[in-house]
Amino acid sequence: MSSKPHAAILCSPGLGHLIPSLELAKRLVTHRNFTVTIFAIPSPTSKTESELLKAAATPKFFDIIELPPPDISGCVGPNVAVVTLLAVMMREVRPAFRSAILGMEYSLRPTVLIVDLFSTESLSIGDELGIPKYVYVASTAWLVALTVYVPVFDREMEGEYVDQTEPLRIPGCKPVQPDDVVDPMLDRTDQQYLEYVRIGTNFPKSDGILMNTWEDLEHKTIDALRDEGLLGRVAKVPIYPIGPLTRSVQSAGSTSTGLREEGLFNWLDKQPCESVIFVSLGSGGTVSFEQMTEMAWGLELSKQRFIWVVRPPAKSADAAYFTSGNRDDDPSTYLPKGFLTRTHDVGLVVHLWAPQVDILSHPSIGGFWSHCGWNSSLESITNEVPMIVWPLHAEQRINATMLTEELGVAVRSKVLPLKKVVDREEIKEMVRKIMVDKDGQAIRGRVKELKLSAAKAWSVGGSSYNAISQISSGNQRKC
Ligand SMILES: O=c1ccn([C@@H]2O[C@H](COP(=O)(O)OP(=O)(O)O[C@H]3O[C@H](CO)[C@@H](O)[C@H](O)[C@H]3O)[C@@H](O)[C@H]2O)c(=O)[nH]1
Repeated sequence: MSSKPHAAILCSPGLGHLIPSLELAKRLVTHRNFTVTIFAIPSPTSKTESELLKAAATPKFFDIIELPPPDISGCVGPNVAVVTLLAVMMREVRPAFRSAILGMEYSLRPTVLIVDLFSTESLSIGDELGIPKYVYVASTAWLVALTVYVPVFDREMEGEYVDQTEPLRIPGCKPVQPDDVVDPMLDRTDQQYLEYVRIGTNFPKSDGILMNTWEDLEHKTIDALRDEGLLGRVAKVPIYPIGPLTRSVQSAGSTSTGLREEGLFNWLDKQPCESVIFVSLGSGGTVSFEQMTEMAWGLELSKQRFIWVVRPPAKSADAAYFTSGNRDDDPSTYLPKGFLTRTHDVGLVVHLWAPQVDILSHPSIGGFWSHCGWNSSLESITNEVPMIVWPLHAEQRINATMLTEELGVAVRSKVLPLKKVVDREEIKEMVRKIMVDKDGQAIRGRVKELKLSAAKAWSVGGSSYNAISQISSGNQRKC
């Protein structure tokens, strides 16, 4: 039998899930001397995901097994929500995952199982193998708190969450405003809500919850999750804040083969320190045509330098605001007439995808206008970049509230962008606020503090360093 602990990490499709799983794998290898096998289900349509997996495989830190995406066309309708899609896919992939593990030579089988938020039904495979099993939430402790508490809300609360007149109270945590609830809580009759409640019910069946945050960042929520008198009685299992787990510049660069446009970095090198705002709405986020027009005008009126990663606008206000775009889409067909020419000297428009971590770490970057997916938020903090937060979907509304109200590292629009088109004047003000105004200096100071606190968490003896050491290496197997 191999004497090394071996973690199997099961990861759902999507870059926002894949990237933090790869980072967790690296830490388990470097800090715990684990062997790691990542079981990934790459989206068939995402070239970037396959590039990322290919790059992660060299040099060989850990094994990656790609499970074929299951055919779920018979289980879901054509326009189901992303959470439903991911939950059903991870349910249907379970037999293939189980067979892949049981097909391993006994001595090489995993000694620990780690599944992501959408894969909690596979925790039972850990029981079958008789090994410790963890859930890894690649987001905040606040999201973990909301998720473990949603089954209680479900039992005790009447009506839709978005119609509540009072904030949703979670013991020991900052309450969640009805407008901020995560996407699956928007409609209690939708399948994604049922899936989400089930996920919340499954968390306490694990042996612990890993999360991409750190003690000092969210100490109140983390304390509540541990406190038997508060949320601990619902969460029931140990909590491991092991963040921030983000890509380093080197690893991000190597995954963006062919995308690291030399021209972009040559241009950035010529700009003054902290003078450029980077605008990017995550791995697939976009906005309506009307909103995109206002964004373009707002940027232009702010008179600030920018790099803007653009994707074709969503077709209607009801569209999912998530697209992988098309390589043939030409930004000049959907950006305001003349915008590209007028801003030629101060801005760069990048089509679909840019090497984000490399850009954020460049000294010329002074602000990040982001959809505040948690990976992007952490990349901004660890590179000391203040943000404009522009939540679109998933848990991004609670992230936005935390980044502005709790942490003070970001500014936001008066009304949520998906509720009302934010006009060019307000956008101009927000951009100037973080890039030029005095307020921006205070925000910059706060991000600097958080960057130091993040580094401390991962230094020897720091809270995240210690937390990852406490994850069981699981040396006992039943079968
Ligand atoms: O042009 C781009 C766009 C994105 N990225 C990278 O892609 C990742 C995107 O992750 P994230 O910012 O978390 O956004 P999503 O892909 O939208 O992530 C999903 O998963 C996250 C983690 O669970 C959640 O916080 C989000 O709300 C959810 O949408 C980051 O590492 C970015 O650096 C690039 O390198 N270049």
